[in-house]
Formats: sequence, structure tokens, C-alpha cells
Amino acid sequence: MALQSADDDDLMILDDVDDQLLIEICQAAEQEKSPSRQVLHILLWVAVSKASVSTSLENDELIAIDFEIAELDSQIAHLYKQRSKLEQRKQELKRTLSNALKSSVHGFQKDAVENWRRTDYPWSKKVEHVLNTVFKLQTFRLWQLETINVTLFGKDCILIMPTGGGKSLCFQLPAVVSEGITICVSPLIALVEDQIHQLHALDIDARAINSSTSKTDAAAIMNILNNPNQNHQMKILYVTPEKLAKSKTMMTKLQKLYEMKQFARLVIDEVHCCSTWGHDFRPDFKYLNIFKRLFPKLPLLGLTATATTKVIEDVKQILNIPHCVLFKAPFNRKNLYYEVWRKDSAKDCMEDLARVITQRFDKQSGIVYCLSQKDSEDVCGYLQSYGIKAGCYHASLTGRARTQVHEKWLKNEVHVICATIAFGMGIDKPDVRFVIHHSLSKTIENFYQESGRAGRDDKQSHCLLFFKYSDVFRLACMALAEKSGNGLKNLYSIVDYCLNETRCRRDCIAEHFDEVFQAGDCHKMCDVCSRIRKATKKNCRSDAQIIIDYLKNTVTSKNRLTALKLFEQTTKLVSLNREDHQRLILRLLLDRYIKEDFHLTPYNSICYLIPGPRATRVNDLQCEIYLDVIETNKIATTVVKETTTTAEQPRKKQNILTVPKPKLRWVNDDKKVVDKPSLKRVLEYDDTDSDANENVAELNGEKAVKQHITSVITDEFDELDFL
Ligand SMILES: Nc1ncnc2c1ncn2[C@@H]1O[C@H](COP(=O)(O)OP(=O)(O)OP(=O)(O)O)[C@@H](O)[C@H]1O
Repeated sequence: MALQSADDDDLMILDDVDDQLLIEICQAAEQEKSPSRQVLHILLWVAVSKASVSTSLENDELIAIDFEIAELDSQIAHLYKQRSKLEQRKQELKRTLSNALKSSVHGFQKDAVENWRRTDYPWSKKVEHVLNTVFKLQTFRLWQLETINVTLFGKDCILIMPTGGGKSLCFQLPAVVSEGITICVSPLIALVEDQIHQLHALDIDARAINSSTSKTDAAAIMNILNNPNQNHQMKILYVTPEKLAKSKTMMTKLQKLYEMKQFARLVIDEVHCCSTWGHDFRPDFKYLNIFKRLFPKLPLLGLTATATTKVIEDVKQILNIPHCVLFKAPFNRKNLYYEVWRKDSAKDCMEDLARVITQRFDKQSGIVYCLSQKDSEDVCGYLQSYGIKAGCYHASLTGRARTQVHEKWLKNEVHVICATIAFGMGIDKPDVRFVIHHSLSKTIENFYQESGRAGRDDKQSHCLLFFKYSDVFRLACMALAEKSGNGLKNLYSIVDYCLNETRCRRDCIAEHFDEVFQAGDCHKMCDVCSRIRKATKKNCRSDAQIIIDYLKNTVTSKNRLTALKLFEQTTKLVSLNREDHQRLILRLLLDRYIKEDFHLTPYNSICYLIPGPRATRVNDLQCEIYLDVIETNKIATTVVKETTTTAEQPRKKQNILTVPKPKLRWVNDDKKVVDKPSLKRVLEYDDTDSDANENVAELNGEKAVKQHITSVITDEFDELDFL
């Protein structure tokens, strides 16, 4: 570019004006006291042209970046598509592998299995005799004989059998048949007491050593362990993992027992607790890894009701039993009807709960599992106000109160037990017609185990889960402090199970346990399979974008959003109904478009929501975010026949509404009238009234945050029962 000077006698070429030239011009201007018009002109021109050059450079760069971002976005979209294809393929492969595994059990291992089924072992006659005369049973159930033979043979074994399948017999019978003492590691004192009680009734000498054992009893047990060859009858000694982990004396005694060939076998109940991948990892179980090293010839027998393939592989490695024999009973309980009811508020849930019990399960035996002790008391009170014979059970009640309510329930004087998870292990009532989860379980394993307490008599029974948005965040705060570090992952698996409306519930459970299940085999025994109007998958990308944009624009370091606030504040912006709106937020959370932002203080922990790592993806029109949607909530209410399964019934509002309003009579088990404020509290109980409550796990004391959370979990879940 050329510039004519003001005097028309000087021509400057400015195309290549660079900083150096500019400096020189400035210096020239400085030397002249009053710079000539020409110099000033040039300076001005250079400045303007420099500025415009630099602006256009930035503009260019901005455009280039935009292009680059767009390109990256499309690459990311492509990668996500590829990822979802791979996910699909992964599922297919998992199924194929699982099928192969199944056929290997029934093919390659078939001979081995047949072998373990034999009844001509040296011990077989005695086994049969003890079964009939001591245990007063006629035949073995699936995998019982095989497990007994394996352990009597001296091999290591893991048995996975659904709750109520009959695992106890698999070690109690060999304990009676074998010489020496069987040590059974069990984390649950209440269950151990129950088993000892039952064994004493069968005239089998079983004892326990744990924190509640008296000094005299402990001394007597130690004496037997000191002199194992002396005449004694003790066949089974129950110990807690902590006892083994912490007591050197105990280990020395076991060493002696082993050397004298009086250590019959080590049984590990709830063996999945060894693995951090399990739903219930307990650090003291890890200590059990030394047993195989210290006592290489000692047969190990691990028992569990629920464990995925990954957990079992981990357990084998931890316990040093890579070649153990594995028996796995099918997870499927054909007589159980699984269903999920979506609930908006706790109040709603209470009402429907009372109504469904009076309408469907009048005077029948059942369990309502609640998240906290307070919830179990509230629910119990509410049911009682409906005239339902309900009792409450949780770890803070006295042992006497618990036994009382349990016994009344066994005698059908109390129909419904409203309980925390403290109630369950060792519960052996055959005619439990329903198990209702008033709140979400922590994991699919827990849900499966708890709901599995229904229908032990093989008659049709119901497993109903109330799914509430707020429960997810209540549990998320607790899951955060799980020792295994897998708490949130496990929680989200069950949330996924609840969000599902298009796939057979059994199929979902089967996949979780790495089993293959043909949905047709469900025989309409879940709400999804029996639903007349099927749910469809709806792409909710635009609503997802609205929610995520709202989060992006609203969340700052000072302004945070809880899940409830996000829901409330976006209600008018999205096109979905309340339930689906909440479910979409959860879907986005599970798929990491949104993520949690936990804030821990010494007194509480709050789960806020913020955009997740995949948040920008919703801007891509190609992005697909699917939600299972049922078109109307009033589905098929008029079509369901009395004989059909009950999947549609929760939505029979008109039916439910015909039930009379609850009488406001409120008595607890001791016939004590509960104070009015608490009655009022329960009647007004609604999880929309405080978003803090929704997410806050109340803590006490001033210890470190983690410890506090752990203590909350201990309180909330009554893990005190686990010793
Ligand atoms: N072979 C059998 N024949 C008949 N009844 C049996 C047999 N084996 C076990 N049972 C009964 O089945 C019931 C459940 O057994 P058990 O308590 O051992 O189950 P479990 O698998 O340990 O369940 P959980 O996981 O809930 O503890 C008991 O009442 C037991 O007496």
C-alpha cells in the first residue's frame, strides 16, 4: 500500500511496515521538536493500519477456531456413535460368552458336574442318613448335593444361590458329617444367633464367638480350641471376620487345630464381601486371603446369594482359590412379579402404599423396606392409621422389641413389617406375599436379595419398587462414602433399572448378574412384559439441551442447583410431564451429560448438579438421548382383567381413590398414641418441601467429613447390625 505525504513529495510504502520501522518513525518524530505534518500523518496511518491488521488477524483466528471446534464436535459425535455401536457389540459378545459359559458348565464340565452328583462316595450313606435323621429333610435341592460332595472331597467351592435356596445346609450337613470343627465366617450376628438357635433345635453343637459372646462362653470355646482332641461336641464355630482379622490368639488356635487335622473347613458366608467390586465390600474380609496360604489343604466354601462374574473372579483371586468349583443356581425366581412404580412425592407414595396393601394384599404377609429408621417408623404409623396391622423393625429398637415384632409377624398377628435392611438376613417365612421397596435400594444386588424374601413357598408374590426422584440424590450422598468406591456406580445401575420401561425386568437383572435370559421366559411376570400399551423410546435431545443450557447459564460458584431446584426451575421450559422430566434429568446424570457436584461440610453433604463431560454434545442435532416413555398414565386401566398381572393397576387412579381416607388413629406397636406434631409431620410429609432435606444426609459431631458420612450411613442403613 502506498501513502502520499501531505507535501506530495514523499511517498511511503506501508505494506511492509513493521514494528522496527514504526520505532524508527517515532524516533524521527521525537527528534523534530514539532513533527512535520507528514510525519504525524504517517504515524497515524501506521497506527490505524496496524490496528486493523491485528483485528482482522484475531477475526481470522476466531473463525479458524470455530471451524476447528465444529470439526471436533463432528468427530466427537462420530466417536460417540462408534462408542454406542461398540457398546451394543459388547453386550452381544457378553451374551455369547455367557451362553458359552453356560454350555461349558453343561458341556465341558458336564462330566464333572455328574461326578459331584454321585451318591457312592465313602461319605454318601452318612450324608443321606444325616439329611433324614438330623435335618429331617428328604431330598436335596438344586446344587446342594454337589456342593456337599465337593467340600467333603476336600476341594474349594463357591456356591451362588438365591436367597432362600438352602445354602446353610451345604455347610451345616458336612459339618456334622466331618470330623473336627467347621469355622464359619459370617458378618451378621443376628443371622448367626438365628442359625445357632435352629441348630440347637436339631441337637447340633454350634457356637459363636463375637462381640456379644459372654466371657464364660468365650473361655469355653477357647478351651475346646486348645484341646481339640478331647471329647467335645462342637461342630460349628461362627466367627466374625473382624475376630479373625484382629485376634492373633485365634489364628494360633486355628493353626493348632489344622495341624491336628481337626480344622474341617472354612466357610465364608456372604463371600462377595471380599471384593471391592461387590455391593457390600467389607475390608475385614480381605484378611481371609491368608487362610489358603497358612492352611493349603483346608477346604474353603464360599456362599453368596448375589455376585456378578467379575465379583466371583475377584473373590477367587483374593482367597487364592483359582481352581475352585463354582456352582451357580439360576437367579430367576419364576413366582416373583417385579414392578416399578414411579412416584413424584413421598406423600403420594405413602397413600398408594397404604391403598395397594389394603386392596391387593389385604391381611397377607409382607415387608416394606424403607431407607431410614425414621422412614420405617413413619411408614408404619401411616399404615396403622389405615387400619393395617403393621409393625416396625430397625436396629435402634431393643432386641426385645425386634424379637416381639418378628414373632408377631411369623404368627400373622402383624401383617406388614416396615423395616430398614436390618430386617432380612435369615428371615425364613414361606408365605411372604409381597416385598415393597418404599425407597430405592442401594444396589441391584440388595434389591434382588431383599425382594427375594417374597414367595419362598413358590406361590406367586409381588416385588414392588417405588421409584422417587429425590431418593436418588439422598442415596447418592451416602453412596459417595462407600468403602469400595463403587457406591455411585452401583446406585446408578439400579436407577437405570428403574428408568427402564421397555425391557423385561428379569432380563435387566439377568444382565446385571451376567446371565442370559430370554424375555419370553418371563411369562408376563413383570410390569414391562405384562403392560398392554407398551412404552416407546423417545429422543428427548431438545429438552435435554434446555435443561443443560439452563444449568450452564445458572450455575456459578455462588449459585448452585440441587436436583430438585433444577427440576423445579426447568419445569416450564420443557415439554415433558413431571415424571418424564425428572426421569430425563436422571437419564442425563447416568449418561454423564450432567454430573454431581458434592459439597461436604462437617454437618452435611449436598449433591448439586453441574454440566457433565458430555454436556456440549446435546448441541449436536445428531445427538440422540432416549427416554422410555409411556404415552399416558391412564393406560389400560379398563382393559386389565382380574386374572391378568397387576402391572397396570398402580395407575388405576379411580380404583385407588375409592378407598376411604385414612382414619387419623396413630398408635405404635406398644399401643402408644403418637404425638400430634409427628402425626402432622407424616401427613404433610412431602419431599418437595425442602430441597436441602432431599439431598442432605444429616450428620452429627465434628469429626472429619468422610467419617461423618460413614457414620450417617451406619445410622441410615443400620449397618450396626453387621457388627
Ligand atoms: N433340601 C431341602 N429340602 C427342604 N427344605 C430345605 C432344603 N434345604 C433347605 N431348606 C429350607 O429352605 C429354607 C431356606 O434355607 P436357608 O436359610 O439355608 O437359605 P439361604 O440360601 O441360606 O437363604 P438366605 O440367603 O436368605 O440366608 C430353610 O427353611 C431350610 O430349612
